[in-house]
Amino acid sequence: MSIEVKNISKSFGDFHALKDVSLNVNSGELIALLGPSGCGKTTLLRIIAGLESSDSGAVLFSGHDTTHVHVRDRQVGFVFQHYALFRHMSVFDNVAFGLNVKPRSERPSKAQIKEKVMSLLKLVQLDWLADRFPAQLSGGQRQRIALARALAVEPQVLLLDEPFGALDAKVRKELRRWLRRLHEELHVTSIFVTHDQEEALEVADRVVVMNKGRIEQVGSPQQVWNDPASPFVYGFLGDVNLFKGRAEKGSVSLQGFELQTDDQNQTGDAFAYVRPHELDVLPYTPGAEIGHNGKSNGLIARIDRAIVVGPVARLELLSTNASKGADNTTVAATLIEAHIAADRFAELGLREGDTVLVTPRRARVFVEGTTT
Ligand SMILES: Nc1ncnc2c1ncn2[C@@H]1O[C@H](COP(=O)(O)OP(=O)(O)OP(=O)(O)O)[C@@H](O)[C@H]1O
Repeated sequence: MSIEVKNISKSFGDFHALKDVSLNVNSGELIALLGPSGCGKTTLLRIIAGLESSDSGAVLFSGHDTTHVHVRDRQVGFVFQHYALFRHMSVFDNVAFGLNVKPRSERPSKAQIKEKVMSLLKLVQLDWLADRFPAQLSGGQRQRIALARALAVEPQVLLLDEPFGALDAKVRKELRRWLRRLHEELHVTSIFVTHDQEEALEVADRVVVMNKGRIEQVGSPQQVWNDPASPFVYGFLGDVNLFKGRAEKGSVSLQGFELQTDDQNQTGDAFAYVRPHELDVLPYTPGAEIGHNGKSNGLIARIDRAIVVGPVARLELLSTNASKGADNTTVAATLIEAHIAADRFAELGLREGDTVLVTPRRARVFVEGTTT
């Protein structure tokens, strides 16, 4: 079942929780709604489910407007972070619940229900727990049972709201891999809410990045990671260094160094985003920062802290370039984060306190709302 969200707006009193949101979800796709707390992810999910009404706009399932379709009739399965299982029912009865409460005319026979429940429990790899009660399960097992229960009624759409939010990091990681494999087997159109970027990038076919009630970008994990559409997406997906400065005729003067842009016509305040692993770090020799054009193409910095654990050396650097900010005021020493291979760090013989030259291999520059 495909889902089309058309121009949805929703306010709670004076607060605009969703502002003209449109989104298409293809049949069989797994989509992640990703964004900071309060950006409207859950509200959008609840509107798609029919648990909440929108002020304007429409939600279409396979081209049919659902505005007047009751939540019960939408064929939607839910898994929520705190969607507790029925405590007084065994695992088997919890999964069977949706089938047992169907009207008599639609209800499968006892034998069919048993077969279905056991096959779902096998699917979530917990058939050996059928006789247990929820209190006797781990948090991760409970969420897998909640998913089996949601799937029992063969939903056309599966909505998951931070389903692994309450679990510890290791269990979350296992469960998201497991969810991905399960999705590949079942291909139920699914929307997954999370504020964890790693989770979204690992699990989803496409990621919808939301901010303040709007969609900032929709794309594959690779697209949103490699080519963020806005400064917000850049900052939200992973660690990033921000350098402020001015763009003038294709040249961007940042805090102590220069970058060229493709567009010769851009002039204005500029913001350059560079990920920690996109910075080269070399021991500093005076003059090394001056490029062929006579301008500085790197930052001189001091290694304030070096955290070398495993294969990566995470360096906290303090820039010492004389620098001017976008508003022409002098900027205090900037903290820069650089990640280089631990082997390379050892090979260069670097230590805390050393002066280094930092050059961006890749930078994304935004000029006053336009990009280069
Ligand atoms: N019933 C309500 N009444 C008033 N305000 C609400 C209501 N439901 C949500 N909001 C507000 O709307 C905004 C969006 O809430 P929503 O739950 O959709 O955010 P979210 O992105 O899912 O956040 P989180 O990750 O924290 O769950 C929040 O500022 C929230 O306080």
